[in-house]
Amino acid sequence: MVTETIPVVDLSSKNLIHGTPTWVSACNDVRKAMEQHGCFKAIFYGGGGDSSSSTQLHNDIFAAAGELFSLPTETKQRNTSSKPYFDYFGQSQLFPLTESLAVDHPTSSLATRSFADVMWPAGNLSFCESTISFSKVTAELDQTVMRIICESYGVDGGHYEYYLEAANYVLRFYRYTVPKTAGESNVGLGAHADKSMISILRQSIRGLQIKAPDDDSWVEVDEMSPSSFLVMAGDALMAWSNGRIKSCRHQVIMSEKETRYSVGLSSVINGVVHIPTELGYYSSSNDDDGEVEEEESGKPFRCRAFDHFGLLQFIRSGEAKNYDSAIQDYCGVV
Ligand SMILES: O=C(O)CCC(=O)C(=O)O
Ligand SMILES: [Fe+2]
Repeated sequence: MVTETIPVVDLSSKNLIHGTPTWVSACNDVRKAMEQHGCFKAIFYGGGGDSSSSTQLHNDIFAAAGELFSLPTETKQRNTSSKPYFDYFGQSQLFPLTESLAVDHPTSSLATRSFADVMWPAGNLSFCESTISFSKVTAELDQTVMRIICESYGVDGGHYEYYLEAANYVLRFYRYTVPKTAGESNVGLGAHADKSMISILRQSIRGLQIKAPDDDSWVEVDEMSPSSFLVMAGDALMAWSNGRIKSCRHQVIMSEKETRYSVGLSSVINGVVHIPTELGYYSSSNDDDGEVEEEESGKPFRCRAFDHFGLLQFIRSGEAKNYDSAIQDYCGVV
């Protein structure tokens, strides 16, 4: 384990106004962090928020998580969805310490209420309020990051507009218990990169580790302040950026003797992930139309536009030969 630090970018400034020098330097910092590490820690309060409101959000969301996981397993298993990976995970032989539930559209009061009504037949107003408030701040951060990324690559503004329209957010709650015996594995989640565009995480105690960019070591994400979020690039964003941004490989190792909770908001495009034409070209050998594009962007495309839920379904159904390279199998340009 190395103690290499994860970049920190302050996006909380009241001066973070589009086009100002603060904005331009945030653009540079975010892009550099995403290209080199696939992640960064964002300091962010949300519009109108401050450090006391973020402490409140932090306490409330983990209180909500505690309440959710204290429900009987049969109740939690009622968290089903027609969308792949938007449902209950638990009782896994591979990761027995781990349990997780997903709230689809967690910034919407209607959708969050319908999740809560399944868990608590009489409803649970405080759970809904905490989930919606936390998700709204996190989604605002997600959109700020995507806007910064689009601008910093100089891609057509339509890509950002499309993201605002098409991003389907899902909020996942996780609980990891402590291994019962010294011999039991302490792996909460094995090494993986998310298949989302962006995932934003908050943890109650340490446990999350990030793969160092240039070697095989892991960097521990230390305890986070209530105003900091870990922003990670998913495989879909890697494809979107034509490989400029690396998706963030991460794992969870239960090193503390205490139950760990985490909450993560991920974005999945409801429809096609369009790869900006500014970020590459299809060479004559891989272009269906036989057209040779301008080569000014210098990088042949590695993926074609793809349906994001189609990719998730491809993995869930077992069609993908290998989880890690699924995106290449699904829409890669050979
Ligand atoms: O619990 C965590 O910190 C990580 C969760 C995770 O990897 C995920 O949501 O994909
Ligand atoms: Fe993950």
